[in-house]
Amino acid sequence: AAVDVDAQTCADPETCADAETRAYDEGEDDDEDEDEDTAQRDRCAREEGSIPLVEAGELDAIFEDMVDELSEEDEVEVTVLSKDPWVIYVDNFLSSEMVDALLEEAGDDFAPSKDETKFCTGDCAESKAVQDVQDRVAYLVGLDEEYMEFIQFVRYKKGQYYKKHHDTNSAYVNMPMGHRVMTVFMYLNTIEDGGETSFPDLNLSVKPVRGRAVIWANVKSSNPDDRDLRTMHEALPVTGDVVKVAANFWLYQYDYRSYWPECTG
Ligand SMILES: O=C(O)CCC(=O)C(=O)O
Ligand SMILES: [Fe+2]
Repeated sequence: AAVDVDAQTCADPETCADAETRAYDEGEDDDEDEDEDTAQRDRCAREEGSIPLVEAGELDAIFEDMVDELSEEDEVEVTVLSKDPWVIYVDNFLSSEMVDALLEEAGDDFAPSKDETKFCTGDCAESKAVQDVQDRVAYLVGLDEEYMEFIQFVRYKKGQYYKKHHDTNSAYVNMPMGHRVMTVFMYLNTIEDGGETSFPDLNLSVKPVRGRAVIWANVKSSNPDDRDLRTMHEALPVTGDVVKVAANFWLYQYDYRSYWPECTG
C-alpha cells in the first residue's frame, strides 16, 4: 500500500534539500474512502473459517518461542529491546550467502525518485534467495507462505529517510488479510552514518548491520485486531555516501496471497 505523497515534510531542510521521503497512506478515512471500503468489503469478504495467525494472547508466546529458538542457533545473537510491545533484533538472522542472494534479487532498478521501494513478486518471489528467507520465517513464527506479503526491498541514498509511521493500516482489519501482525525488517548492508530504524515512543533505535533483522509487533497481544501504535517507527536520514539497502517482510493475520492483488489494498 505504498503511495507517493507529494506533500512530505522534512525535519531539517538543510539535510534534506535533495531528499525524498517515502510514505504510506495512513488510511485516515474520509467519507469517500468509507464508500470505497464498503464496496471493497462486499467484493472481498474474508473466507469463512479462515484461521488467524494469532488469537488474543498468542503473540507473546510466538515471540518467546522465536527468541528461544534463535538463541540456540550458532552465530545468531538475539537482543530483546522490549517485551511490551515486542521489539527484538537478531544478528546474523541472514547468513552472508542469504544477504548476497537477496541483494542480487533486489538489483539496481528501483523506481527512481520518491518511492525507492520494490516488491519482490513473480520470479523474484520464486527465487531460492526469497524461498530461503520465507522458510526461515515460516519455521520461526510457525506459519505458511500464504500469510506472508511479498518481500519489499527499500533503499535510501544520502539524505533520504522515512518519516514516522506505522506498518499496519487501520483499514486492514476489515480487509480479508487483516492486520500486518508482525514486521521482519532485514538490513542488507551496514550503515555507519545515520539510517537507524528508530521507535521514538519507545526510545529505541537499531543500527543497520548487514544480516541483522529487527522484528516487532504491530498489533496488541491482548487483541490482535487492535493496532499497537507504540511501535510507530521511522528511518533516520542516511548521512553518508553508502546507500542503505534493506527489506521489509510483513506477516498478516490471515491469508494474504490468495487475496492479492485484488483485495489487498
Ligand atoms: O528503513 C528503515 O529503517 C525502516 C523502513 C520502514 O519502516 C518501512 O519501510 O516500513
Ligand atoms: Fe515501517
